[in-house]
Amino acid sequence: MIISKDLFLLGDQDYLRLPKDEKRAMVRPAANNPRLESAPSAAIQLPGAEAPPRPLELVFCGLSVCVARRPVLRDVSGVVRPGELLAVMGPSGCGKTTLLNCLSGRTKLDAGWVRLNRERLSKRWKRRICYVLQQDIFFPDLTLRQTLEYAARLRLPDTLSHAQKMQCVDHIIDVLDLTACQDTIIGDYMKRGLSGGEKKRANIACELLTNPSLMLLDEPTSGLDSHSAYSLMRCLKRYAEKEGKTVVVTVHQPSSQIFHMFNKLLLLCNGQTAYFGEVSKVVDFFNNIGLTVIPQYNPADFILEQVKGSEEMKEKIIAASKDARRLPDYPQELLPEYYSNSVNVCDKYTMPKYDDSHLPANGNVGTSGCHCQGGSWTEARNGHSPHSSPSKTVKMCAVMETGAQNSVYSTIVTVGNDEGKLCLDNQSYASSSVSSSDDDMSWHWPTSFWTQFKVLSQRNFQEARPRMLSKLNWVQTVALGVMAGLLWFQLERKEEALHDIQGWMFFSTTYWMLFAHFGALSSFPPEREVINKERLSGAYRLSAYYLAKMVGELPLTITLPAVYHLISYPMLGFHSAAVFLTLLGFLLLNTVVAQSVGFFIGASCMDMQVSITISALYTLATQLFGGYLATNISPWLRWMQYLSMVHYAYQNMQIVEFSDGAPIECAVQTKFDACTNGTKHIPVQAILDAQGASLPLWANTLVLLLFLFLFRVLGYVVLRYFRRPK
Ligand SMILES: Nc1ncnc2c1ncn2[C@@H]1O[C@H](COP(=O)(O)OP(=O)(O)OP(=O)(O)O)[C@@H](O)[C@H]1O
Repeated sequence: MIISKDLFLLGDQDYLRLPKDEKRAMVRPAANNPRLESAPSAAIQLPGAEAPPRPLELVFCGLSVCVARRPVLRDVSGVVRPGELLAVMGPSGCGKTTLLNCLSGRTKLDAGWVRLNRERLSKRWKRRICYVLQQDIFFPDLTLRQTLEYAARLRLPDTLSHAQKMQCVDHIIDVLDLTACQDTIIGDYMKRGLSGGEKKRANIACELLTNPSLMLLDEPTSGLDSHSAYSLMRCLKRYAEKEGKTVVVTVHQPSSQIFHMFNKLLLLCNGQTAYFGEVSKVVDFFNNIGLTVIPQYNPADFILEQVKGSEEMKEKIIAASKDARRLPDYPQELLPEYYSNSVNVCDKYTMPKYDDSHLPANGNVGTSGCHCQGGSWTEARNGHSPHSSPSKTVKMCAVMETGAQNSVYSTIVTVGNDEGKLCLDNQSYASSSVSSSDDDMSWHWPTSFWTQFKVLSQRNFQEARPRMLSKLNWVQTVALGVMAGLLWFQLERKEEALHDIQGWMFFSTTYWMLFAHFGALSSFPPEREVINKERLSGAYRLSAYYLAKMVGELPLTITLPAVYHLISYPMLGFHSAAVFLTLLGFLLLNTVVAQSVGFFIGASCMDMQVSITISALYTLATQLFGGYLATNISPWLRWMQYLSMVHYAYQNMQIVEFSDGAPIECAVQTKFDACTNGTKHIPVQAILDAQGASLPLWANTLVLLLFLFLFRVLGYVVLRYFRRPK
């Protein structure tokens, strides 16, 4: 792994995810790698970081997308090579974001295809693409530095030490000029934090940490002043050029300076291509159709004005762009025959000056303007044993299409009698695999499950603490604890006070149920955005996040109910430490169950209004059937009590309080039959039976635990299978 002094060169993201043994096998001589040879002298070699980044060529052809039966993109094509910056421009609503969504694999195509280094876009690739969204999605309470540190700990491989990861964070902060605001919280519309431009750079910084080979940036300069926009684009330009990165940027109205930084331009108009080609040729293109750019005028402004013009003008430009596809300089990769199943290598790579000195005598791979180095060996393919499958002669060549910095690394395989055919081009000079059929199987997470769990637990705790233990929540808890204590102060153990003792128990369970349930419900939708973004970039496993969420938030979930109990219960009447602790246990269990239900509903419903309605219905029904508010429930409705989680916690609290605490004296005019036959104290079972269905303590506890387990599992299943990020 290299970190250059000018730019941020961490190891190849692809490399980071390879298994250790494959990494060791990947020692390539520098002579075979012109990029390494030309690496800036300022580059610093970090331990544990052997692999350089891998260039990616992006080709998309004939992309068409319909949304709600309306065509949003129609037959859009383009090529971006490593080291190039492609600008996607066009009026608002012309389909720029939709195009980036297609390129990142987030939007389903109705027609067309996207290839990275000749391979179709697969799940494996999708996770390797860096997509900087238009919206800045972060946890608002974390500082910029914390955000980057967690990103580094999650997305940089375990082979790097903590210190090395932090060194990368320092470097990124320095490069993107974020030092002054590194300890500022990200903030949101409620809390002031980073400025819009700083958030934009923070967004890019998070993605750059992994040193991706392909970057898609949706309006990275929007909201920035002209100087900041220029420095950001200059940074990206240098990044692309020096590191052979492939960068696609959507921009609205770039300044002339920024416009000329781009190598290529894809101009969209009504979802169709109005121009695709070199930026330097766009003025000629418009001149040729009779639209002459006024001298001293920003060409970006000029061409945008044209595609915002009359329908007739738009049609004219789109037609000219279609005609341009027949010109000889139109990229070959976009021609329909280019990617036919079998391409004759000699046709594609016929090279008068081809130097085949590295090839074996029978080498027949030539490249126009290419260098080819290769070898030939005998290999049993696809893991078949040489005994079970006849071995074949395989020849592999690394072909580098030259052209300034634009080197594309191809692996060409010729097999047996098919010599001269391009059978496979996995473009991976790092990969030792001949076959790419196991694309998705070769995916490896950057960090182990344990690292993900540990880091996510810490992040969850840190992120949720200000929210869950806010000053307002503390004030509310202490105030309620004191109020409940005063209201039910030192109640006598008599039948007359029974209803009040039960009132404290019922109030406590329902209050903390509502608190935890709605807390989980309201906090999840914004969190889901961050999680989806991170899941899409392949940062961690959902299971690690889910487990970490439960563990990380647990101390916070139970703190406030415990404080409330500590204040109010002794005021009610303290019997013994055992009763105090057992009651606390059931109060906390009930709170955690309620949180699970809230999380499940929050994860299932995309619409906040729907989730609030469902939650209100459920929590109110739970209270009504809890056993305190309604005691004469009709037999045909009594089964509803078994669905009320409060009912179980409330019942258990009564069992503990009335069995282990001092017994309740019968009143003179008692309503309990058990008291009429001379008994002085009301039996616990009689108290419970008066409230409808009752189960023993262990059964109530078991049901609560089942509730907990069931809703936690359901929440996971929903996120895993029904609410997957797209
Ligand atoms: N999910 C959707 N449902 C309905 N219409 C959609 C959806 N997504 C995109 N569109 C429509 O598709 C068109 C292209 O949208 P897109 O966001 O790609 O445009 P854009 O060029 O990025 O716009 P802007 O520059 O304003 O961000 C718009 O007319 C938009 O209304």
